[in-house]
Amino acid sequence: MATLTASHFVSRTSHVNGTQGSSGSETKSLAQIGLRSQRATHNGLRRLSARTIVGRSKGYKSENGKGLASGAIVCRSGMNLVFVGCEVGPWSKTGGLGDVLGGLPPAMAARGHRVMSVSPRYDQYKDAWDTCVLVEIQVGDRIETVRFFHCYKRGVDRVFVDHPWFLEKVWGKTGSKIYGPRAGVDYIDNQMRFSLFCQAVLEAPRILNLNSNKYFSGPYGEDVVFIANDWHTALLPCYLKSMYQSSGIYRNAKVVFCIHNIAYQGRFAFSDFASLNLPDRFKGSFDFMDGYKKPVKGRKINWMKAAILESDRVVTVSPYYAQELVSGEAKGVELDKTIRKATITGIVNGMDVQEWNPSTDKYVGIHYNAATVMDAKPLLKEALQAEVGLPVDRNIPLIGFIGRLEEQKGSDILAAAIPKFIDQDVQIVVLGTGKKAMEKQIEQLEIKYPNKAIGVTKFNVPLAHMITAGADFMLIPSRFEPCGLIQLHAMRYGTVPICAATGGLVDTVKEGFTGFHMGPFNVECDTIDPADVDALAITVKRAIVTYGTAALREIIQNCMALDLSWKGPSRNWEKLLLSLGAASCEPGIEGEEIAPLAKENVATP
Ligand SMILES: Nc1ncnc2c1ncn2[C@@H]1O[C@H](COP(=O)(O)OP(=O)(O)O[C@H]2O[C@H](CO)[C@@H](O)[C@H](O)[C@H]2O)[C@@H](O)[C@H]1O
Ligand SMILES: OC[C@H]1O[C@H](O[C@H]2[C@H](O)[C@@H](O)[C@@H](O[C@H]3[C@H](O)[C@@H](O)[C@@H](O)O[C@@H]3CO)O[C@@H]2CO)[C@H](O)[C@@H](O)[C@@H]1O
Repeated sequence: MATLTASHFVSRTSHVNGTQGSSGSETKSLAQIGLRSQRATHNGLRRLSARTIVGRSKGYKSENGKGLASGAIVCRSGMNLVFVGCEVGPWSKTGGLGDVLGGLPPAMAARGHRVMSVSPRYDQYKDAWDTCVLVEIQVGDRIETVRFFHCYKRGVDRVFVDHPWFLEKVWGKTGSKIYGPRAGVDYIDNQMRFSLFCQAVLEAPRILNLNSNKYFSGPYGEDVVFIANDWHTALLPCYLKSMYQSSGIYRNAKVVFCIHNIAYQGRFAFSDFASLNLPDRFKGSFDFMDGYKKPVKGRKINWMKAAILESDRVVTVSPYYAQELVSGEAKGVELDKTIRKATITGIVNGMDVQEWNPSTDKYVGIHYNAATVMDAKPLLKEALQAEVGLPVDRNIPLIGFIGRLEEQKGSDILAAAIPKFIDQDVQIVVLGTGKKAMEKQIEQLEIKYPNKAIGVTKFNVPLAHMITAGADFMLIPSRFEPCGLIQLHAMRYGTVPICAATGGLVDTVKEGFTGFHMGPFNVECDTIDPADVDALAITVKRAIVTYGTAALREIIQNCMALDLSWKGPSRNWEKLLLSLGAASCEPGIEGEEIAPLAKENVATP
């Protein structure tokens, strides 16, 4: 039987200007990097708007006590990687972005690279300590001071940018308030928040003297590759050029911009460009015209457009989504032409196989593997039914849905399709949070279809695990899905995906082999296409018919045999990063997904 591994899911979509150079860079020791960086930092300060005002010159020692004495620099091959994102699981997460920032960096560290992630500090994380390094940053016409917190987990320096614009807004609850007070509503100062964040990130590798393990010490220096994720980090390549490289700092640094969701681009009034403190020469990269009235009519700035044009490389989270993005206006959400000017590579995501492991899962009562799945599932299903209040019946096929309640995920299509198949012997559990109207629709399910369907509108990680383990099928009726993690989690638990044929769902789920496909859906978000409703109902019926058959048992085995870990994707990421030709870049090592070094400290915030 052919076994797919996550590493198979990579392809490169090349367009104008696309190059695939090899590294060809000379090997430099960390000592060289460290010395050069300190000199550059010193020279650069006067010219920069960001200014270190307090720092520990002797070297900040991480809380695990394993830091080296200041000055000791141990060389190890590999790259200096800085992952940048507004969510980083498990510290902060509203969805898949947090999962990726949580899982990919440790996998790159396991390959021997020196890896940092930088994200905002939304809460008093009990495991992250104050480095006592402060930096002044100009945002608009204000000077703001940020502070860096740090911890070292699974081989990764986790850096958190501390400022009231993050901590005060999201205080005590990271779940849904990262971007706005509620789903669908943004904080009005988001541009200032993310401008501050991007500038702070650019300081971190130069000024934080991190001594987290015996392999690396001192600041990361300037020969780094930044991996910026989604529109919130779009200013990073711009500030890198305007504030640093123009002064000879970070001359060899590169930026990869990763698109997790083209639907969120950061479109704002054109006049806001002035508050970003960027030279006029960047205006063209931001300039954007659309037919929408929000947030203002007509000409706008588009943060994601600028990131695509100003970064060294653009990546997205699956090969098929990369193709969709350049296929036209509808799927490229009006950035298709811009992306065609760059080179975009699709690398499918991996999943956290430690958190999502049916043989150790702390949220489910019975542990199982491929050999015992058929015995465990009925019992886990009963536990799930009892938990959500459905009739307990181990013999009825049960379908799960987990996701943000936005048009993307198609929960509205599901709601419209339920009457077309609910007469079958089937139960449905829906878990999600998001737009109020969609939450209401989901809350109505148990009233409309008593004893058959139930909706839980909470962000509930234990229940997500219980559904993934206890359901027979996982429904993913997405209008578009850049990669999708739900189907990966499901397959690892022997829960068979029933999914729309879009994005990463095409790359990761094979019809009749590891799941059921409903075909592509209409990407128009303000309509429910009756053809999609029918396709959903028909495919659900087709899947239910296989329940209890040898055919389904084989599909379950196929799913559970897949290697969906970050191991394959991290190899693909490494190849891509090396091809940028950044200085001091060397291949990593083939090892376990989480190397022994990385295992020594696992996050439990
Ligand atoms: N109510 C709830 N309770 C508990 N857990 C919940 C939950 N709702 C969602 N989750 C969790 O959030 C994650 C969502 O993963 P998705 O792949 O659906 O990501 P999302 O669409 O947010 O992210 C975007 O980025 C990711 C990463 O690149 C892409 O996979 C994806 O296609 C793209 O849209 C899963 O871990 C899921 O269990
Ligand atoms: O991990 C989950 C997703 O998190 C990010 O998406 C957020 C997005 O970047 C934010 O801008 C905001 O989106 C709102 C949008 O700005 C607003 O105009 C309106 O359309 O409502 C949107 C939803 O509230 O919140 C998003 C999270 O809900 C990340 O960019 C995505 O890739 C992740 O899928």
